Amino acid sequence: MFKNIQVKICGLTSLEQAQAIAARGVTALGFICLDRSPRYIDPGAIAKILQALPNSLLTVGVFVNHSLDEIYDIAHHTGLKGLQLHGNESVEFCQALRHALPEQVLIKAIQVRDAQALERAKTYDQTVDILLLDAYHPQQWGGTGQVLDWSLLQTFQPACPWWLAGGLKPENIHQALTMANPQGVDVSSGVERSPGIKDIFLVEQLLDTLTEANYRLNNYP
Ligand SMILES: O=C(O)c1ccccc1NCC(=O)[C@H](O)[C@H](O)COP(=O)(O)O
Repeated sequence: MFKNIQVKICGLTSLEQAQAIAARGVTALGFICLDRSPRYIDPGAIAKILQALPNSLLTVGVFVNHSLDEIYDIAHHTGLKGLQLHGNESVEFCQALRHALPEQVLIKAIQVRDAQALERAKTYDQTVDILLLDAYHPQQWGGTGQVLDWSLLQTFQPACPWWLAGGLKPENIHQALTMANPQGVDVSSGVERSPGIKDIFLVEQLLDTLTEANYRLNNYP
């Protein structure tokens, strides 16, 4: 019996790697729009990559406390289909963004430090399309390779779909999915040679592990 899973590989910086990973049937690719990140890619480069990718792919821009105007301009310039808010954005901010860009898939990331963070996550579940649970790190917003406490997630059932992130890699993805039951997973540093440079072999290993565990990759939605 197959189980469906959506897979996002995040932190792409080159067309060649984006095309190679898209060809493996992943659901989504993420592009970091925070210029302090080692995985930053500028909007012009994102736009060029997006033109060469299949239409079925969900292309996601990752933002951290950007203003609504900045996100709006980048979304229009690039053609990104999804917007991931990875900072302290409020529910009200998400509502305003939803109103300004109704066509885009809205993802809110929450850094999970304890069970309270899961309650906070649920306050967004009527407003966004996907909740993304990531590991907490005191200095960094994301792409940290830190794992969160999966045992907290066994009963997590928000009103919208949710994806698991945080230190996922070929060696631990199966165990993570036996402890938590997300609709999708989001992976960055666990399939990287260095920040922003993916290791296609590790991406394949990750996807093979999922296939061997009877997961079938799905497009969004
Ligand atoms: O990846 C970054 O550099 C980054 C910087 C600032 C905000 C978010 C960032 N990444 C967001 C992602 O969606 C990552 O895939 C997610 O944090 C998981 O990363 P990892 O633990 O390395 O798999």
